[in-house]
Amino acid sequence: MTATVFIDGAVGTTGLEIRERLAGRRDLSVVTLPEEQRKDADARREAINAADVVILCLPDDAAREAVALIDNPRTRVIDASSAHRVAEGWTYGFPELGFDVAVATRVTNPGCYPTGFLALVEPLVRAGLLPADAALAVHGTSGYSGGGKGMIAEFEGGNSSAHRAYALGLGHKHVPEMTQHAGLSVAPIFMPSVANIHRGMVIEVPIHAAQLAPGTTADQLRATLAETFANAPLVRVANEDAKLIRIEDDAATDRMTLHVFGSPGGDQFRLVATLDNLGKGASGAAVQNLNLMIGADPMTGLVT
Ligand SMILES: NC(=O)C1=CN([C@@H]2O[C@H](COP(=O)(O)OP(=O)(O)OC[C@H]3O[C@@H](n4cnc5c(N)ncnc54)[C@H](OP(=O)(O)O)[C@@H]3O)[C@@H](O)[C@H]2O)C=CC1
Ligand SMILES: CC(=O)N[C@@H](CCC(=O)OP(=O)(O)O)C(=O)O
Repeated sequence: MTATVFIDGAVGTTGLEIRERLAGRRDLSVVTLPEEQRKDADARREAINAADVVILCLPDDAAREAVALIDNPRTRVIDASSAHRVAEGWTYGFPELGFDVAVATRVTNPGCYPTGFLALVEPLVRAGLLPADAALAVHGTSGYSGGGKGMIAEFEGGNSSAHRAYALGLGHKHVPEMTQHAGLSVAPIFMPSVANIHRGMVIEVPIHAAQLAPGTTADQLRATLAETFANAPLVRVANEDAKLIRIEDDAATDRMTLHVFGSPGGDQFRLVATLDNLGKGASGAAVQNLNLMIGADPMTGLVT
């Protein structure tokens, strides 16, 4: 059976990448609106309600508005925005962490930075190696496409910087989903930055041994991550022979790589994730969730 998929926001950065991944899929009928109708509420209502699955690639307010346009019980939603990431009734779209995306009607794709943070931290909390009240910090660097069309125009229009830190007021919108879905009771200090590169991400979490269950080793942390993601084709846990980690490592793919480094004395650990903000951080994750929801081969359309 052919599933009808409407991409709302199909000419934006995330929407375009989803279209590319779905091009050529014979099991789908992909619907987008023409330029003159793409922001027309009536045209959007009609397309949304005719779809089996609608993928929202919109700013938060427009995503909430799109959900309010649904007037039938059949249409299922994948929301790429941050509008519903901790909302009641929504399933967090991170199937590798046990969220049951296949049966969900409302799926909220994780934020790009939370994807790396949660992959590194949630399994350790769940395994009892990291207590729920651990006070963590997380540093992330993203390619500038992470800021959508506006930031791409800014960086490519000459108003760029090799590397800039932002969210200096410590109130970034990704903090609530990082806290809630990691099972933490203390919000992590989040330090995001943008590099002058189109795509790619490096996300780092430093941990002192004193924050972990007594005697925890790097091998134990790595083994816990490896076990969590053993059946996850998009997530790889590296055997630590890496001497350098580059923002390009998983750029232009839907993969994510997790690293665990430990100091020689075992007193400090450095957890690192690389991914693509538009891959596992957005469009790749949306296609992965779509495949689960419609019962397609889980890897179809993904870039590995
Ligand atoms: N870029 C990334 O790496 C990631 C993005 N996301 C999230 O995905 C969502 C989309 O982001 P992104 O693609 O980067 O953003 P873009 O700004 O590149 O694209 C958003 C698109 O939505 C369109 N749009 C805005 N308002 C409406 C409306 N009312 N009706 C219909 N279309 C509308 C815009 O139109 P116009 O072209 O006219 O501006 C634009 O084409 C955001 O919520 C973002 O936070 C999530 C993870 C990573
Ligand atoms: C570099 C950059 O600006 N990145 C975006 C996050 C991109 C992302 O994950 O998007 P949503 O959570 O908005 O869906 C930011 O920090 O706001």
